[in-house]
Amino acid sequence: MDEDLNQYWKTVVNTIQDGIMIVTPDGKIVSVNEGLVSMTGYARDELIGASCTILGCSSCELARGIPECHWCVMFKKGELRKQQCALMRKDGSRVPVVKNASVLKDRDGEIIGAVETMTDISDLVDKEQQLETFRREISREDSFHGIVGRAANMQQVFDFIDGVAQIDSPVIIYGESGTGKELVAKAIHEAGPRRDKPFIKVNCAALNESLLESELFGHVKGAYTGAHKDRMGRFESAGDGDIFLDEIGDLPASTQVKLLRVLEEKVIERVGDHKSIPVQARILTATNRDLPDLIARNLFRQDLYYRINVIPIRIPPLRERREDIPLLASSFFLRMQLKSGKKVQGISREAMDLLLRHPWPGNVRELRSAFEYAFVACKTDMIEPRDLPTELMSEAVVCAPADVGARSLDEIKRERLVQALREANGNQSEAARILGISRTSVWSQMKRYKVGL
Ligand SMILES: Nc1ncnc2c1ncn2[C@@H]1O[C@H](COP(=O)(O)OP(=O)(O)OP(=O)(O)O)[C@@H](O)[C@H]1O
Repeated sequence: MDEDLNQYWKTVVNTIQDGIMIVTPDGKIVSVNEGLVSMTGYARDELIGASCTILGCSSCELARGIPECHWCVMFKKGELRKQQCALMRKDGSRVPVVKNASVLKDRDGEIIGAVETMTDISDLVDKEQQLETFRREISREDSFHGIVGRAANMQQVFDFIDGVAQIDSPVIIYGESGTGKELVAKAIHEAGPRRDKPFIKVNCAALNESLLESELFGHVKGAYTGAHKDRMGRFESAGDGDIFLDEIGDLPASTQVKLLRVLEEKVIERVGDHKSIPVQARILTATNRDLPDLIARNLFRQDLYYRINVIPIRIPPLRERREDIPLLASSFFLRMQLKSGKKVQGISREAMDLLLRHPWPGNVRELRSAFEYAFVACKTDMIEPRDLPTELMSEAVVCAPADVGARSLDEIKRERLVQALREANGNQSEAARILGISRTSVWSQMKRYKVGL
């Protein structure tokens, strides 16, 4: 029976993936399991009889470097718990491990050796390194008042902001939706002498004409039905700070006239009142519309255009600064990791490839949303292509550079399909839901990729 048990234990010890070894009190290896052999690349015979220093353990070497230290900390203390260190493989490469060890004593309490276990933590370290890289990337000088960007055309925007922040002239920020116009407006405020004064934002597209006027200029009691008391407008609230008029291209015609007067005379009147109130705020505006085109179509006043278009800043769309995609991705990844509390550790290479290929019509906002989506969809510890919004997958084919063959994309799509079907236990409607496509598309993809048919 004892012999049987002994045999079972051998099997158990050799089945365990961790490395296990037994050493004598002077550090000679007397027994090792299969796990240690495959972890270190040494043959069993090379290890048995050798000194444990053959494993080149980083923490042991460190301890031995201290003059009055015992040759082995573990033998001195009697045990070792969760010691993180690196072993040297036979081929000279390093493998990060967590070590645990205990001395073995005979019946008389005499130390006769020690048993040591080593868990390979390479995967964990790889992921931690990716996170660390993300952190380092973001903390570098690649962000300006929260605007992430390393591309030359963004660095020019940052330089320009620094300059215009110091002067009082009206600034207009042009850029497609989601390029960060509001962030730029805030940066202008924060980089200039008005930083401790108010920053007031008004979205000119969000309100109808009369509400907008009352919002901008305020009103007096009884100015219109529902005006129960005097109300200060946003120009007054901005005081000597900055007022940011977003979507200025959508300003209704009558409000355009009133705003023009404010800019010319530097005074406002509350709705229903004739008292002039001086305006001290600097005016920042932004639009994603083509103002000259609106002027040509009589939808925007040319005189107002000249007043607000004093210092124009153009923010490039994301497709014109593709080199910033990894940086922005890292930034949103870290933000989402913090916000969601999920233990997602990184972005797979395939997922990053898709991010790099997508044309991003919704610009940085779309990229941010892609990460919000991915953190909900991700069920493992890495963001994979299947976790990204479906548009990234479909447009990837259209935007794939010539040197990226359709095959690799097909492979990714196939993998995504298989994964979704697996998660859905083969249910095609559920797989369609996971992928965000129709059930017929799932069926035709199954046919195309010869999956489960
Ligand atoms: N360069 C950037 N770095 C970090 N975050 C950014 C950057 N650009 C945009 N964002 C983020 O993307 C989102 C959209 O940005 P923002 O609202 O400033 O865009 P916008 O150009 O004003 O859009 P819209 O024209 O639709 O109002 C915000 O969450 C913003 O924080």
